[in-house]
Amino acid sequence: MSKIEISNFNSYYGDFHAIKNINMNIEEHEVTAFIGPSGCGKSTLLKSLNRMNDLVSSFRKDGNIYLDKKEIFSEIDVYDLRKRVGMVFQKPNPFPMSIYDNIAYGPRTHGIKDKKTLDEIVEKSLRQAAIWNEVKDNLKKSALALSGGQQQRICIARAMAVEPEIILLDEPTSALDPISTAKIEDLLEIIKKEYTIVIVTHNMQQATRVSDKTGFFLLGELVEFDKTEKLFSFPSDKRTEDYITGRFS
Ligand SMILES: Nc1ncnc2c1ncn2[C@@H]1O[C@H](COP(=O)(O)OP(=O)(O)OP(=O)(O)O)[C@@H](O)[C@H]1O
Repeated sequence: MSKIEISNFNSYYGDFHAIKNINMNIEEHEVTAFIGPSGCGKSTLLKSLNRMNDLVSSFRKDGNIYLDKKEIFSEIDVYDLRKRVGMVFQKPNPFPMSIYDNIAYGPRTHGIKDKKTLDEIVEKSLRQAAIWNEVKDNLKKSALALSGGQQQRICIARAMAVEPEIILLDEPTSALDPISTAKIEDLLEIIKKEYTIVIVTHNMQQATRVSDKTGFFLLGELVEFDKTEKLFSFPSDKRTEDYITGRFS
């Protein structure tokens, strides 16, 4: 079953038509990658999935996005939507507080106060994000004192702590070294069993390594969307072929 259905979706910043008539289904427990040159609208579409663009005053949209068949702009409360659809950004952005408090922040906001329950959530989330062993003896330490790669896994743990159904990742490894990148890529493979993941990446090798399906975007249009293996081995569209072979100008 498709977890998300994007239907005739357009978006605009003022007069600028950033996303053009996108139709796309995102399947549950899969990793879907968005690739394409800078400015082609990948992040705009990603952020539309949890309505982060609502915060931009010039943003407008038409068309629909459905989550489990419910329309996200008209049938789901935005607060509930953001609880169900978590997001991790390009630059690790832990809050200036302890590792523990970073992870407990979301659950506390949702009313969980019991220390034992919070302890369990913190441990489970840090384990899922494959960083528990590195931080378990220092949970009171500031998250800002960790390395970039560790901070990004803290941000992934923080997103998972409120048990979302979908995790959106906007170029999550572009600021990280190869070892941290590999850790996050391994992590995606494990967590997709429980979550549905959408990732924007500039790194085509990364898309081939982590994703089940890939969408190639150009100038706001979805040029091609297919199984990752197929899209990278036998692209149907000449523009996709030019892009993935580096002949794009
Ligand atoms: N808040 C905004 N206000 C006005 N224009 C915007 C805004 N955000 C994005 N845009 C424009 O919309 C277009 C798509 O931007 P978007 O960030 O979605 O592209 P992208 O494919 O994710 O690019 P990149 O790979 O560089 O992150 C760009 O032309 C960009 O300048």
